[in-house]
Order: sequence, then structure tokens, then C-alpha cells
Amino acid sequence: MIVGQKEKGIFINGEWRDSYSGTVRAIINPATLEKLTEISYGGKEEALEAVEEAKAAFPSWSKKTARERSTFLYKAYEKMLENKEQLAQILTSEQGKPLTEARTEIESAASYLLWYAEEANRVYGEIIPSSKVNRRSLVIPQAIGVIAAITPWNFPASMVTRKLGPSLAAGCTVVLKPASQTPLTAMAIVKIFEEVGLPKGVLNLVSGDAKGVGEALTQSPDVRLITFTGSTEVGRELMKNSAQHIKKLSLELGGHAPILVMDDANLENAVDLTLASKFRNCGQTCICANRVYVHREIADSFVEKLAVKVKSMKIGNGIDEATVIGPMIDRNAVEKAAEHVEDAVHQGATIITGGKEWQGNLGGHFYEPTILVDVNDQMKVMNEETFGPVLPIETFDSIEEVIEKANQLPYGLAAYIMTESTNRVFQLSEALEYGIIGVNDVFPATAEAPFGGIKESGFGKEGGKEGIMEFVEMKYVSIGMTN
Ligand SMILES: NC(=O)C1=CN([C@@H]2O[C@H](COP(=O)(O)OP(=O)(O)OC[C@H]3O[C@@H](n4cnc5c(N)ncnc54)[C@H](O)[C@@H]3O)[C@@H](O)[C@H]2O)C=CC1
Ligand SMILES: O=C(O)[C@H](O)CS(=O)(=O)O
Repeated sequence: MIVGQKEKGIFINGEWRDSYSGTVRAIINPATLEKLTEISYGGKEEALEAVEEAKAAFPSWSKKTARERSTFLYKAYEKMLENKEQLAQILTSEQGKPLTEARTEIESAASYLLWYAEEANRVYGEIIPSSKVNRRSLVIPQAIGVIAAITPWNFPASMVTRKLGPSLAAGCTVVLKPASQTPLTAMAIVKIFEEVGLPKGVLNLVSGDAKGVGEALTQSPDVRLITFTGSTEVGRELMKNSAQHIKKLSLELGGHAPILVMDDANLENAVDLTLASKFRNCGQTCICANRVYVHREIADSFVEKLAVKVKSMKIGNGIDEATVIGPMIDRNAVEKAAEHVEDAVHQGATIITGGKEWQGNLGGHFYEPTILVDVNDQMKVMNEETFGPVLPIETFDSIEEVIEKANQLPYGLAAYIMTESTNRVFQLSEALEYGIIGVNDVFPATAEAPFGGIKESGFGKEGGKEGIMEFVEMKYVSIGMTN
């Protein structure tokens, strides 16, 4: 589904708006480079106005009962599923992922609204048994206030609802800034909340210049928390700029996930899971495998089986139901993947398959799915997040060696273990320095579980009972009893 010739990418206090400057931004299909539409595109001025309206809406929204807030989330959940196909078409058109993946993302995104429609009603306070006979001690949960949500282009639906679900459920009001490459999906989700009657000012959207909008959101004392998903570099900048007002943050940043294929792994399963992890969304996910360590004794068989499957994957326009590998988001992304391959080959790596831009006739940003062997730990692909369809495979001999290698980077988002040994499950899960561990599973993200990284992959949780507590202050009330 292609949207109209011009859309409004700014929604403030219940009104879709043009930008003050009249600026518009073209939204491009990464598979064909065709212009989908143009949207009004704001900046600092629009962001500050959105914060003002969110602040004005906060008292009434936060004073609604949890059940009342929950109802809006549940209705939005139902509407997302009713409009799944249209939302998936919009998502694929602007982001590029295969339609099959886009449909799955819409379902996943909706599940976060359902989960927090339920969790809204389970944010409990506490009465603490007092140590003094004439004092009562209470802890009461309260919404933090106005929050800013800044989201990336790789999951334009689920990254939005992972933040809207818990923040709205907690009673916060929101200013949302979607990625400039993929605003249409976020706009469609905001339209759903508008259709279910979310009060004006509770949810505001500002598509616009990242620096200007970012500056407004970090420097406004009225924004009490920024929830951000994106690169570690931008996360670092947001931390610095938020220090002035001691602003709370929740940061889902970059990753460099290792897959550890142990000698006792179910080999067929390990091959299938590695393929699925690495090449989902053309490798443009923060928790996809960025490197594989495979035990030396099974390495040749693992690489051979994997290569056969990689070579069979259909590359093309995501809107084509048969497509498995869609385009990358932009030219820079293709060049980063190519740079990692060129650097690895220069340092002695061997290309088993891929290793070049796809020469299809679609005109977009395509890179062939690539497997590298004979790699070493000095290569860029083994140290920098590739965020593309390139998989370096290194062998190891001992469990001690592979733990050391897996933990040697500053990232700590997700790691995966392929083993049939219960002992190894616990030995490795406890030794690996990551916020998320998948054991014979490479799709750990789910609404009922806390998703988040450690080290330079950020902090804070999205999903689970923990996810809503990011948006709640636990206030201690001490009451003296008069005799
Ligand atoms: N941990 C996670 O879940 C995810 C991490 N990432 C990481 O992000 C990178 C690629 O995704 P991108 O969207 O290009 O990341 P990015 O960090 O450049 O952009 C993410 C969002 O931040 C905004 N932004 C950029 N500079 C900003 C600033 N100075 N102030 C405020 N907002 C700003 C962008 O417009 C976008 O909305 C990769 O390194 C990837 O690993 C991306 C998606 C998910
Ligand atoms: O940003 C991402 O890569 C997502 O977090 C991946 S997932 O959690 O949706 O699987």
C-alpha cells in the first residue's frame, strides 16, 4: 500500500501538522529508490511545542485509572491486528524487509500493546512493616511524567510499541521521534491511537531533523526520561546531553552477537538457527549473529551445510512474497558491509559465498548474503557492528577459549549457545557477559520477557514486568502517627 503524495509527519495535541519552516522530506523505497511520498518534517521548534502539549496532558492522563489507560492500549492492539496487512505493506515499502517478516513484526509490535494493557493494572505499591510504632511507611508508584521516545529504522513498528506500550500504561505522556528513513509506520500507529480516542496531547509525533529534535528533547527539563533505540554512538551523545537536567534514560544500543556452536550441538538445528539469526532483516538487527565461533571438529560440516542454504536464499523486493533477502536501508549500509568484507579478505579471510553487491535490476541497495572463513580477531567484521548480511566464522578448541573470545568486545546485548549439554547451558549462560542469552533459540524478544543489553549495548529493559517500571517512580511516604 503506498500512501498519498504528501503526508503530515507531525502530530501535536491531536492535530496533524505541517512544519513551521514548510520543510518536507521524501520517503524512499530502499528496494527501488522510488519516492513513496513526502512528509512534513520538523525540528527543534515543533519538538518543544510537542513537549509543552505532553506536559499539559500529563496531569489528567496520569490520574486516569490503570484500567482506563489499559482500555486504550487494548483497543489499539485490536486495531493493529485488524490492519496488519496494510501496516505490513507500509513497513516493507519504507524499510525494505520481506513482507513475511513485516507481518511478523506487526504481530510482535501489537503484542507489546496487549502485554502492557494487562501490566498497566499490576504496578503495585507497598506498605512496609514499620520499625517505629508511631510511623507508617508506604511506597506509591507514580508515572515519571513526559517522556521522549526515539526509535530506529530497522523495526519501525515494534521499536515504537515497545516504548508506547509501557509508557502510556504507566501514565506517562509521550513525544515520539521515529527514524527519518521510516516514519510512515510510526505515523500509521499514531493514527490508530487517534482512532481509538486517545486524549489530545497524550501522544505526540515529530518527524524531523535528528539533531534539532534531539537537542530539544535532551535539553528540555520537562522531558523526564528518554527511551532510545539505536547506535551506541548516538546513545553516548544522548547521555552527555541529558546530564544537565539529570534526565533518566533507557538505552537499547548496538550489539555484536556471537553464536557459540559447541561440538555437541544439533548440527542441522545450529545451521538453521544461524541462518535465521544472521539474515533476518538482511542482517540489520541489533541481536543478529555478527560472528560465529564453531568447534573445530564440526566446522567444515557446519560451513558446508550453511553455505548451501545461504546460496538458495532469494534476493529481491520485499513486497514479493518469495523474497528472503531484501535491500539494505541505504547506500551507507551497503558500503559498511562491503568495507567489512574487503578488510577481512585483505587480512586473509576466504569468501565462501557472496562478497559483493547484488546485481539485480531493481535499482536499490542490495548486498549478497556473505559467509567468510579463515577470519581472525583483528578484522573489522569481528569487532565493529556490521549491521548487514555478512557472517564471519571462526573455529575454537576449548570452552575456556570461546568464552574469552565471546566476551572480548565492549558490546553486551545478545549471545547464543548451540549445545545439547545441560551443564554447558548453565556454564556458558553464566559466563557470557550479555543481557540476553539464547540457548538453541535466536529469537528471544517477546513481550513477556525483559529485553536489554549491558556494557556498551546500553541499559534498561523493554518487555516483561520490568519494562513498565522504567516509566514509574517509586515514591516513599513516611507517616508519623499522632497519639
Ligand atoms: N539495540 C537495538 O535494539 C538497536 C540498535 N541499533 C543500532 O543503531 C545503528 C543503526 O540504526 P540507526 O537507526 O541508524 O541508528 P541511529 O542511532 O543513527 O538512529 C536511531 C534513532 O536516533 C535518531 N538520532 C540520530 N542522531 C540523533 C541525535 N543526535 N539526537 C537524537 N536522536 C538522534 C535517528 O534519527 C533515529 O531515530 C546500528 O549500530 C544498530 O546496531 C539499531 C536498532 C536497534
Ligand atoms: O532492534 C532490533 O534489532 C530488535 O530488537 C530485534 S528483535 O528484538 O525485534 O528481535
